[in-house]
Amino acid sequence: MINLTDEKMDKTTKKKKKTAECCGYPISIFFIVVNEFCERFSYYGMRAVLVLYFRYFLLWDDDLATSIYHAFVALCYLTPILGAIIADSWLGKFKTIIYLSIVYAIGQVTMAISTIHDITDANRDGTPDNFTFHIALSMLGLILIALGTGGIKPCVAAFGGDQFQEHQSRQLNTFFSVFYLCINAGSLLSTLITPVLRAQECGIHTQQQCYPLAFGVPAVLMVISLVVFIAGSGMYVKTDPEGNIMWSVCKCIGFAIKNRFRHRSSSYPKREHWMDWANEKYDKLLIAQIKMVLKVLFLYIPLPMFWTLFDQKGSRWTLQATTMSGDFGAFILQPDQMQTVNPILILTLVPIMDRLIFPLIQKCGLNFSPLKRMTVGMLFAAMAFVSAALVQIEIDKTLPNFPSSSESQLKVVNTYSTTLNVTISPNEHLLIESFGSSADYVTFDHQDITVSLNTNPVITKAFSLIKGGRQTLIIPSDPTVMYLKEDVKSKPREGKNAIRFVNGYTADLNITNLDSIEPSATTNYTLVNQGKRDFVLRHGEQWCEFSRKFGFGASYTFLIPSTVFSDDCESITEVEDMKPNSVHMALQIPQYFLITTGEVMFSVTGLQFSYSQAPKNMKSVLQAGWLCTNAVGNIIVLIVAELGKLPKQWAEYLLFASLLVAVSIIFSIMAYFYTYIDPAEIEAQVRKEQGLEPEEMEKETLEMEEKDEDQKNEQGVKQTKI
Ligand SMILES: C[C@H](N)C(=O)N[C@@H](CCCCN)C(=O)O
Repeated sequence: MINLTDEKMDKTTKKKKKTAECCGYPISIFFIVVNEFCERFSYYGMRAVLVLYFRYFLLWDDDLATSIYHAFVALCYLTPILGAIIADSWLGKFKTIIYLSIVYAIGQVTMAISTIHDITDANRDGTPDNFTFHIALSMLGLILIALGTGGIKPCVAAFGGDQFQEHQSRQLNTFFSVFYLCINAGSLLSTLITPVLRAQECGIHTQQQCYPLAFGVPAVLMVISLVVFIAGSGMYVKTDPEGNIMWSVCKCIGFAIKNRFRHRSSSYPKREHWMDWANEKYDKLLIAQIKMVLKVLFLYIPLPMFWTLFDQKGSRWTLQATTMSGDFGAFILQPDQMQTVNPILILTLVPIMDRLIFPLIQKCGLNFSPLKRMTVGMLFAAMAFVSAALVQIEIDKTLPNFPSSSESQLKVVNTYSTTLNVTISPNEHLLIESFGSSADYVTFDHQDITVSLNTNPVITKAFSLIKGGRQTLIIPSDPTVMYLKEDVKSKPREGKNAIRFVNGYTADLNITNLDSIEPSATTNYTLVNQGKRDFVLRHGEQWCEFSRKFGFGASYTFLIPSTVFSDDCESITEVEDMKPNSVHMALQIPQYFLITTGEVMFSVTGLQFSYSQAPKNMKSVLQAGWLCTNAVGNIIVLIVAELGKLPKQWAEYLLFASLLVAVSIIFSIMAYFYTYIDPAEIEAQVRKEQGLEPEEMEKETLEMEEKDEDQKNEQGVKQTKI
């Protein structure tokens, strides 16, 4: 009984509780922003290496890896609804954050364990023997992570907002910007660090890419995030959950619809709002609160389109970067590192916007309301995609002319001792020097060809080409055994270079990191990174070394002559199968700048707007609704990627840009009719109309809670009696 009274005292005095302040800000928010920094480091760090883990550890193909990745992101933005329900109707935000963070940390640890190949690598060949085990464990880890990260997401932002008193509205706005900066600082550091950790080698039996470290560090950060949050425990303003609010909302909406349907005849007088049909049974305050939430949720309908474009930074834009050159002189940027431009720009743009641009616009007497900012944000994102389309057109000009699905392409490489006249039926004549190749690929719209060489006697051989493929006809020192070798028909992944060797030497050769090659044979392609690479060729005691400097995304065939050891590798010839990328990655900076400006206007503002327009007891619900727009956006990416295969990538970018412009026009019309509200004022007004002063209202709630408590106690007694 004493405890109950204490609790009640706490509840009634809570509103007046003054939190410790520093420079006008509650000190407790320090713990919240540090917690957010660590959590976002954990999330983005894990996400940065996830696709590569799917692709190169679980050995999934590109399509499956991309689909599971986007499905995971979508799940992360669907679970906020669950988190909001738990917080608002059961545990309260504080406890929800703690419990779900524990789930999250367990998920990260599970994920890190699933990446230890040694667990199932019984034959010690460096690859796991039991993929099912690793897949099952990593999927379990990802589900727990999605539950954790999504579940706490609406609560942390809203819990931060709860720390502010009414007179701190200016500080509250700054808090949301600082909050966003912390998200991006975490994201920036982790996307720079975890790929480096992954590139390390580690293992018990064999040394492999160090995924356990790349996933382990985010797991540690998640534990730190939890510890920091708990450390601030004594300082927080903790608002209690207001009962099963979601259930009450659903029942109230259901009743309003049913009641409206029952009274559909024109003889019943119309009501101002369809929710007013719940008046007969439900509290006016609840109805007023639902109206506020529905108004905002309605406004959210067009928003997923923004995220559809925004989240393609991680997929389409990164793929675009793999066809570009990342040589910045002082440093080399990998295609997936280009994404770090976004958080870097956020860290620069948020202060500039907050301190300079928005105040300047205000000084000019322009009303740049939150919804106007969001519309402009959408237009910026659309412009970013126009910029991406222009870059794509430039890239397309430099890309090889790959065969269509009905065509075949052929190149000829001559390692015979003299120049050859090669005739490919019916009318293709090529003159190819010894240790040279045809200038480019010849395209055929049929697959069956006959090749004749002007040797003495003439050698003729029939071949069947691969439909939609690129091949090289290798003419070795004995031309009678000429053969076809399949070539790469797309840019090598991750901006790497595909290289292979044709052995024109008279005996087996060993080349660094490659299996031994027989005379006249051609190796399969090996991928090498950009930069200077050294190769050592060896046959018995003889050896020589040769070096080549590689750019990005090229493909070469190296022809090794019989004189290779006598001239110290000098005579090795290089045939360029595919030119290196020539469009510079710096050209992507404008599109990153535009999308990030759009993000500042749209996302930071949307976060503040969702908090400010929500009634006190439904703040997490609206945050969850806001995050849900993101989930839908990712689902749209999945659908478009699967269904809408446009032949040209630049056309797809323009399609997305046009769709977003259309959606932003619709949104601006909806925003025009939206009137900003002060939820607290509306609630006070409704209470007044009901003849209740705020204090009385609180008392009434307490009395109801006390009754509930007594009933529960009585039931407990009855149950123990039974
Ligand atoms: C890192 C990125 N710039 C960012 O700020 N992300 C925010 C908003 C996410 C919404 C889109 N996926 C975050 O909370 O992670």
